[in-house]
Amino acid sequence: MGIIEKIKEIEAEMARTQKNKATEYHLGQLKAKIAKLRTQLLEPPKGSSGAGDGFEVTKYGHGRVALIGFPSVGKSTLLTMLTGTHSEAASYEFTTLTCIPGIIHYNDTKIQLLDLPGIIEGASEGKGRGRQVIAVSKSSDIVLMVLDASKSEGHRQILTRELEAVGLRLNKRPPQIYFKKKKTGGISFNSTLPLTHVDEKLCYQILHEYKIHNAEVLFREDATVDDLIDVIEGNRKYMKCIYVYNKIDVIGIDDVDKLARQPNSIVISCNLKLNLDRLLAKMWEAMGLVRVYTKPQGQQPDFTDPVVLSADRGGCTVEDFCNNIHRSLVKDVKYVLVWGTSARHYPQHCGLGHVLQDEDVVQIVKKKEKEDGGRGRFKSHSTAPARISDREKKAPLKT
Ligand SMILES: Nc1nc2c(ncn2[C@@H]2O[C@H](COP(=O)(O)OP(=O)(O)OP(=O)(O)O)[C@@H](O)[C@H]2O)c(=O)[nH]1
Ligand SMILES: [K+]
Ligand SMILES: [Mg+2]
Repeated sequence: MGIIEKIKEIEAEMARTQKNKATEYHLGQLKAKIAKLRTQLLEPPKGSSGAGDGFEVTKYGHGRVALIGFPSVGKSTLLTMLTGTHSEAASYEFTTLTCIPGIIHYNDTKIQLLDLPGIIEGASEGKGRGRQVIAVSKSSDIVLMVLDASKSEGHRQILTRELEAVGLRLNKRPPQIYFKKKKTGGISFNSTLPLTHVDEKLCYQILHEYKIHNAEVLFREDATVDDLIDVIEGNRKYMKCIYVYNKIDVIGIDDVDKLARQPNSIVISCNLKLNLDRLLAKMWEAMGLVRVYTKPQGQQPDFTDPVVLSADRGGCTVEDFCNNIHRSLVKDVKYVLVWGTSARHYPQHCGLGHVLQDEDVVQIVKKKEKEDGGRGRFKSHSTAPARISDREKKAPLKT
């Protein structure tokens, strides 16, 4: 029996089993069995270089966004509108057969947008080009789930299920469960609060399913069995997802209003060019990029050419900023001066561990510079307002 058949069989058994206190342990075990099989399914088949075969596109820019959706929801039309790169669009399904990259220039940053073939129910099990599409979406920073506003609301759930089945977790944070495998000592199970979904016995049973007999488990929140399995599997990817409802030109205003009110959602029309600017703003915000401007001593920063950092990609500390400029820089840095929202006063002396925020201005003070004479340059505390960019041209930053 193949892996997919095994999964189907267990799913059928779960559907037959009534949910109650007595069956809770058995159901938990079945969930763990399915999770293990799904992980097996993700392992690339022998002889291939990976699940993304034929879809590899070189990463470019400061972030990557994937367009995921059913066929003919308007993914290619949207790519063409947002990036100017032409991607064939037509009224028949599966017009797009590979991965097509385009570039969005926004807020002095470059975002790589990827158009992909439509996916369908069963994609996670390899239907259509599902596995390649999913591999590409895992390599991106956020997902835009494109939906046809005139089609069934169920599409969003089906797609979410397909992405969950391959270990993607949309708009969720990792469960607050500490888990560490040990060599000896048995299983220690603890929690910092009363648990309503998982008890010691259920936890043992799940670990047993994974043949784990020595481990430390600490629940820091009232997590579920699924959360516990996610933590044990350890290969989940937590990503932001924006639900993009396209084609609102063909539905009524009441329906548009209802869709627009859902969390993490935006309604657009490619045909009427409606709301595309708001989509870009929402996308950029979700990416959490941090632009930092470098200020040479005695000069104004170049406000068109930021160093772009991200908490998810490499971090946002002063050290990350230095490494971004040059690998060898960090050993020469004595401290930095920071203006912007991360600074308590202007300029603030900060060490390598200081976490920078979007639109901060940084001046690096190197170790040997002090011997050349400090010239009391730190006395000139300027009184810059919270956001540097608002005043950038009006009042020069001192120091
Ligand atoms: N009414 C309406 N039609 C649209 C809109 N955007 C795209 N379409 C149409 O929807 C059809 C499908 O568009 P595509 O861009 O090819 O869709 P896709 O999601 O890339 O499709 P596949 O590549 O086949 O998965 C085309 O006929 C488009 O003209 C819109 O905002 N409103
Ligand atoms: K199409
Ligand atoms: Mg397409």
